[in-house]
Amino acid sequence: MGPVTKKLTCLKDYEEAAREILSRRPHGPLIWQYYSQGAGDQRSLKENEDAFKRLQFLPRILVDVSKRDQRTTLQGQLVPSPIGIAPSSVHKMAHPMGELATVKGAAKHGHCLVLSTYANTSLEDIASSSIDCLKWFQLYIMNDANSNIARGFASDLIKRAEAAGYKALVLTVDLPVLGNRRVEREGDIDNVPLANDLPNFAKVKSPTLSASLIGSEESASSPTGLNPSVTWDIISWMKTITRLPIILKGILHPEDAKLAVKHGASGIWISNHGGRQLDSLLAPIDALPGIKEAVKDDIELYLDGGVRSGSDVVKAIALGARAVFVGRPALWGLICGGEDGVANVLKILRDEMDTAMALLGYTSLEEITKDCLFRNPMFKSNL
Ligand SMILES: Cc1cc2nc3c(=O)[nH]c(=O)nc-3n(C[C@H](O)[C@H](O)[C@H](O)COP(=O)(O)O)c2cc1C
Ligand SMILES: CCCCCCC(=O)C(=O)O
Repeated sequence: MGPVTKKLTCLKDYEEAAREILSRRPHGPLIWQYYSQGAGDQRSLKENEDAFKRLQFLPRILVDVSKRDQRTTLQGQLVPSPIGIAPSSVHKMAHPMGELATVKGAAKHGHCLVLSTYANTSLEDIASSSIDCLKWFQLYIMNDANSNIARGFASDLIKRAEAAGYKALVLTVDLPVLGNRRVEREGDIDNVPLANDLPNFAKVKSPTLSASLIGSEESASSPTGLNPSVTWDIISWMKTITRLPIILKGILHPEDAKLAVKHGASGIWISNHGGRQLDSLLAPIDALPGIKEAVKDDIELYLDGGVRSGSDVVKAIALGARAVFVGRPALWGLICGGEDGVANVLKILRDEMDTAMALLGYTSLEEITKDCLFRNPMFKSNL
């Protein structure tokens, strides 16, 4: 890993530096492609950021903003900031310390971290590291060898996460099959060392990152890829196993948001999986107003996808999100500087958010409403 000489002051700096660092490492360009890619023609990937750029602020002045506070609660747990780290796979391809460095970076200021099923570090190793921050565990529902839901595997993972002290389960619901992505479709990613070192699969043989496409001949007890037959019933089944709040990640449609409430989910995570699933999906920030309108204050709403500045965080809060999560920016921090890089990416976002709040006339998250967003009469808007 080469040293970063330029001072990195915004997330774009981190993105460029991360790309540069990886370009000089063995397998680096392929790793970069895996992390940065979107599905298909990458339209949603671009749209996620563009949709934030289209929103403009309309500020209030002469408000006493000498004291500002970003604290909030997530599922009843106090966090110092509404910015968390979204689950992403295989962090040891970014940095030798992998997810351990990511969680340390998050914990420096107490940000929420969501650990992926497809992490390179076991959920127990992250939990027992005595690193103090709010931790949630992300779950995929897998196939068994007979193409049924691998319930034994899911239930084992859920019990392990609960026993280890995770405070919520994030069930990813936007990946019944893998999106149209080049590096997995061509199987290239499986050649990168550590890509398939997936200790959360513990006793069972883990599927590869491209397993859902290639198929597998594992024994009946082993998960062999994602199960595409999962429906809303899965929530009541999970509730027979765990008392942890269940958050559904990957909702975009207001009717699905209503169904999430009806089926007893505790949180809705608005996401198009960072543009990695179906290309041309709308941006999460554009889905947020319709979902807020549909569910009002009945459930906590989270959002990810294209959050690249503290102003983006304020825009999401203004439209009704309780918190936002970043995926790729945490990976850029990890590549550039391990735990310090992750911590600094989060600090940049916090500082930018703090400035945006001051310049808009806000002192706390409760005060932020869509009044700070400009509705341009030239364009139709669903704000
Ligand atoms: C390299 C990579 C791996 C990911 N792995 C997972 C995963 O294991 N589980 C999951 O629910 N989402 C996964 N995601 C999606 C993220 O949780 C998140 O939805 C997305 O990255 C947000 O967009 P952003 O990268 O623009 O912040 C992954 C995203 C990336 C970029
Ligand atoms: C077989 C599915 C692997 C998905 C692992 C990580 C992920 O969600 C991603 O977007 O990549």
